[in-house]
Amino acid sequence: MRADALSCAGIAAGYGPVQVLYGVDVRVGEGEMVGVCGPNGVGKTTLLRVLSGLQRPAAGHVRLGGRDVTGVPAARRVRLGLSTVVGQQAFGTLTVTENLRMYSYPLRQRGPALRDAIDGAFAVFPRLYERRDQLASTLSGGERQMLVLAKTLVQRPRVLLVDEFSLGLAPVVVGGLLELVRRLNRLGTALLVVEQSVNVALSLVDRLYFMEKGAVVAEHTAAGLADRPDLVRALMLGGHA
Ligand SMILES: Nc1ncnc2c1ncn2[C@@H]1O[C@H](COP(=O)(O)OP(=O)(O)OP(=O)(O)O)[C@@H](O)[C@H]1O
Repeated sequence: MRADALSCAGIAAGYGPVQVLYGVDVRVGEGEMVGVCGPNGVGKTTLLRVLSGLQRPAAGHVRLGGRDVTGVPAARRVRLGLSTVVGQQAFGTLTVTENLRMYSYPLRQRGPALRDAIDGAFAVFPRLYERRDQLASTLSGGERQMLVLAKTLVQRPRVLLVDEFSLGLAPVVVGGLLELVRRLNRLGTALLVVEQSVNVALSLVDRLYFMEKGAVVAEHTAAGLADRPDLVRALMLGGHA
């Protein structure tokens, strides 16, 4: 079995008095691609927030490359090799190039190293290069998603966390983004993606966790689900299949 790139154990978390996660255990091996699926509101995004360091769990531990990072803030986790892509969040009042520079900030890249990293991102996304001096707030949804993913080309993470590829984007754009993630994976980046769409997740990942009411209730390899639409349907409907 591959060594863990990222893992968590016994995670409990919530918002004020409302508990959302109940003892969640998840692991992502080095270079592995893993998905977390489940119906609306089961706590997928909350799990991502805990893993990325945006939210401190009430109980449990998060480990990054074997090191306990439970109390480590999000920005320092970036320096330890963890990048997070959530929605289409970019700095709207900054240009495309300025956004890419901001993404490099936690890594303290400067001078030629920073220019090379940004040029590398533009080489993958020529469309962003054409719009390099445009404010991020004026990009289309798909372009903004490219910009957010270009962050990963600047940060070159050991583990990438993604919240929903498929949300509000045209299938052709989603296809392009999946291709980029496969490319990053070939370069060694492990992936944990939270997805509403099982089909999108299955087109990418090696292994899938299914959540229900704040807990992981099933784990399957993508190969094991390939010819089982009945099983996938039951898992997404919360059927404890
Ligand atoms: N900031 C918050 N304050 C209070 N409750 C919240 C907050 N954010 C999320 N919740 C609640 O926590 C629960 C889990 O939300 P979460 O966003 O983690 O689910 P999800 O599985 O990602 O859902 P979806 O697939 O709809 O995005 C939901 O009931 C949600 O209403």
